[in-house]
Amino acid sequence: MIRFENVTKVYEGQKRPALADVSLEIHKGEFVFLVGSSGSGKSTFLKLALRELRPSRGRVFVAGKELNRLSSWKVPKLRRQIGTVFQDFRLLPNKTVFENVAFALQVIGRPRSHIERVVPDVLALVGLDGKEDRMPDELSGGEQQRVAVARAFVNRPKILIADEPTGNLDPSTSVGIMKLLDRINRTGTTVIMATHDAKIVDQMRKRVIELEGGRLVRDQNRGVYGYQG
Ligand SMILES: Nc1ncnc2c1ncn2[C@@H]1O[C@H](COP(=O)(O)OP(=O)(O)OP(=O)(O)O)[C@@H](O)[C@H]1O
Repeated sequence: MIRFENVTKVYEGQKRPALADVSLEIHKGEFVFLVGSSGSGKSTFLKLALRELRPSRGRVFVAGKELNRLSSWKVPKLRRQIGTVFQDFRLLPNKTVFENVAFALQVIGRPRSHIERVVPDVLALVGLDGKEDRMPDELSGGEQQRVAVARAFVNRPKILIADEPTGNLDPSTSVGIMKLLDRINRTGTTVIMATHDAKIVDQMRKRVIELEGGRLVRDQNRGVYGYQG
């Protein structure tokens, strides 16, 4: 589903690579935690997978396509296959819960009949039924993140990328979001989540990929946050 072949990324004006010679493969349906200290290259990795950045060297493949060879007009089609969730939710503040999720479908030209059918389903899936008409500032942080997950998943993407999705949430709210991501993963969606949340990584025992100074230093099945032997 995602393959990095000897990928190096050096930002303009920087000497040290943010990502250095990283090779790895993530298969369909996997759940992967991306860990590493601040500045280790996690966001850079995710941005390369979204083609928000291009590698300085090496090749990135997503859903069978080499991203560097993908023409710009095909990038929106690629991004449609990848849902994204961020630490800061990124909801549209002037739209209701329903409209925030519906908007993701409007921009890709889905008809109103389809939108009116699937948005309530996905809001029920994330546990927000009854809150369709609330504005984002009338929701708790955990509820706002549920809206963001609903928006990312409403189009049933092949891949869900989550960059520190629990970074602004308290531990019990975080567990709820993780249950949701786990449920989405069980539908066959590949989930890649960058996190600093050791407790969550240790509880879930999924594949753990660790970066350090841009290098891949660990790739462990059923892993934990901090490596022990
Ligand atoms: N646009 C940029 N221009 C120059 N350097 C950058 C840019 N973005 C990131 N970097 C550098 O690249 C390295 C990797 O950053 P990245 O954001 O990928 O790390 P991260 O692991 O996601 O960190 P965090 O956990 O703090 O989000 C860091 O040294 C950072 O300073």
